[in-house]
Amino acid sequence: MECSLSWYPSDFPSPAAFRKKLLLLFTMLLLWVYIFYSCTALCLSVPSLGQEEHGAARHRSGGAGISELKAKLLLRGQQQEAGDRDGLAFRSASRDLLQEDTIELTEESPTALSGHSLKPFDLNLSSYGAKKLPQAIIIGVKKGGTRALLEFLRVHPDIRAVGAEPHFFDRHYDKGMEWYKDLMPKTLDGQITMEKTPSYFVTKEVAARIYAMSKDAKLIVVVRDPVTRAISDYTQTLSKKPDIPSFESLTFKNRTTGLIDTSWSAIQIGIYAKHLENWLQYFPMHQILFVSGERLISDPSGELGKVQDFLGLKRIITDKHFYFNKTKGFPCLKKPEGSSKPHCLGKTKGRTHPNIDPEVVQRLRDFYRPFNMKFYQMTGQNFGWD
Ligand SMILES: Nc1ncnc2c1ncn2[C@@H]1O[C@H](COP(=O)(O)OS(=O)(=O)O)[C@@H](OP(=O)(O)O)[C@H]1O
Repeated sequence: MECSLSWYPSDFPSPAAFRKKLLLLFTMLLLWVYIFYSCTALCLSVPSLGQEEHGAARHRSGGAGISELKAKLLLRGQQQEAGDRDGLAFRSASRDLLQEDTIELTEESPTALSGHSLKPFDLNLSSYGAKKLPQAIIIGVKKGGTRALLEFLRVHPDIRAVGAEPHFFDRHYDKGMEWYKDLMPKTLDGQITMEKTPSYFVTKEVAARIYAMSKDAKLIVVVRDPVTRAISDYTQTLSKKPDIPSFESLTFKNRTTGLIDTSWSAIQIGIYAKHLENWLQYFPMHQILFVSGERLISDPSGELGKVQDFLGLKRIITDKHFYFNKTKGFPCLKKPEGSSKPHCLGKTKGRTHPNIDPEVVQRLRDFYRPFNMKFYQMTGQNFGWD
């Protein structure tokens, strides 16, 4: 009688064959998981897919919108970035004493500059799209409320902005356009790239340089009562150098004659009409938007509405995004979904100003009045400083 060496039934696969089948099954499973993840990523990177499905419902930005799904995902990414920026603001508190918003550009800190988060989720999203030169720039004015405006605008899913001030057109122009572009965050079709550097407005060469980059660039200037702006500017310098002379003594060339020292930058920056004349040699008025620094505090959503219109974006940032923080004394962003805390600007914004001799303040008001009138006339807007 023939005896079988195996105890297996004859119709059952041998252990080797069984292992082979198991391996095949496992490989197929891995393949499926890989294909599934590749497809998900691909769907997110192809603009037309989501747009065709949600054509009617999606919002548009200058004719080229992104799908709502991507907008939501990006918003989540940006909200995470806002969290990171909070961290950045905290970390930069001591640096702020020296440079406020300005981070000197070094090769070592490109991510801090572009406000990129390095979390895996963001990495996924921000690895799509391409870096572009900015289509819109907040060019001024120093202490006008430029940081508040930029942070509020970053809530919009169609805006991506550099966190710190690049100072490309006034300090780093010799580094070239590629260097500048490389600082920018990646954007998808329909998204606007932005940056803010408040010193651009008062730097003679900048208008021609921005024009050379793009004659279609949209320019935003946040203006504030030049007298309070000058005091704010002085307060900032005082916080870094407590030994500087008093505001009153710096204001005058000669206190007895009452001659104002217009060479002092704190005074000079506020002569808006003079600076604007230079910009109008390159850009038409309709390409420049003037935001009221005062209304940015009293009615942030109203002012943001105008900015979104100017940028050709849907009004997504509304009063629902703000609340007035009594302790801070300023409007702040409500806490984004999934974030634990609301977003107010850091300690260097909203400093207490020193008391200035009322006579000096009055003298400055008289000094600025004709320039303010000229500025109202040029812009067709009365900012109500007088
Ligand atoms: N929401 C909100 N929170 C805090 N601060 C606000 C806000 N909106 C406008 N401002 C005003 O912004 C002033 C600082 O202006 P900038 O951001 O342009 O300053 S800087 O040039 O970038 O240093 C800052 O000036 P100071 O009050 O003199 O510190 C603020 O008055």
